Amino acid sequence: MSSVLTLDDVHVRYGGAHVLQGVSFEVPDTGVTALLGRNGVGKTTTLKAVLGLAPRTGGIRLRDRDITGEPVHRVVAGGIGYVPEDREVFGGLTVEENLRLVGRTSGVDAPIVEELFPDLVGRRSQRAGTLSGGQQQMVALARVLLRDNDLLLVDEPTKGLAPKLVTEVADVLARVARTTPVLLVEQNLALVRRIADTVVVLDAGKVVHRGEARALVEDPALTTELLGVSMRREEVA
Ligand SMILES: Nc1ncnc2c1ncn2[C@@H]1O[C@H](COP(=O)(O)OP(=O)(O)OP(=O)(O)O)[C@@H](O)[C@H]1O
Repeated sequence: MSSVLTLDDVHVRYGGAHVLQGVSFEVPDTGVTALLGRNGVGKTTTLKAVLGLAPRTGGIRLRDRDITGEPVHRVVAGGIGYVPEDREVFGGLTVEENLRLVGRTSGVDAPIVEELFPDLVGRRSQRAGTLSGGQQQMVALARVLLRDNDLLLVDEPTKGLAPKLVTEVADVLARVARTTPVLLVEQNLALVRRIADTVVVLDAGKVVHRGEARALVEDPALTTELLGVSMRREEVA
């Protein structure tokens, strides 16, 4: 299987802190790849290194293009969509205005918004700051999906969401991943099991495990060893 993204011995240093210490892995060009690990191991920093938002060395390739030295605007224009952890919708703007910020003429009327986010269509004039956390997450996802992307980087999209909304976000990501590969930072192992194909686990700035998502998530001893948690028995069924 070919790869959409390749990281080869990537390092990030913030002053004296050596946060990524030679991270290497590949993201297949189909499906969801979940980037896992305990708090503070470098997951968000890995996404930021790919985007050029963190000072990085090593090799980063988007398909055949070396993007290691590229500034963030060129990386994004070159085909990487990013949904950051804190969602970053503009609270004072309406749903429609948030979607039009990507510079396209279409907003909530775009077919992809109507198909994946029907709830947003009826809320086009509502200020984004008054939406629920899950609805704001949908706006953040929709905004990125209005562009053509070769790869999506999505950072903890279900953080703080109620279980029903976690399921809705998971369904949207699974549908998106049918056409665009997704590199997903996620702590919810039940969700990882449901939508991820491949997993990469970081610990202390290094890759400590790569493999099939189900094989990891359904192995309580391994998830406890690598992540410090395991799925509850009823979630595995
Ligand atoms: N701008 C920065 N300057 C200094 N240190 C930083 C900076 N950004 C991140 N770090 C440190 O790098 C380490 C990795 O942070 P990162 O946010 O990548 O972790 P994470 O795996 O995404 O954690 P979490 O699951 O808690 O979100 C942490 O120790 C963090 O304090």
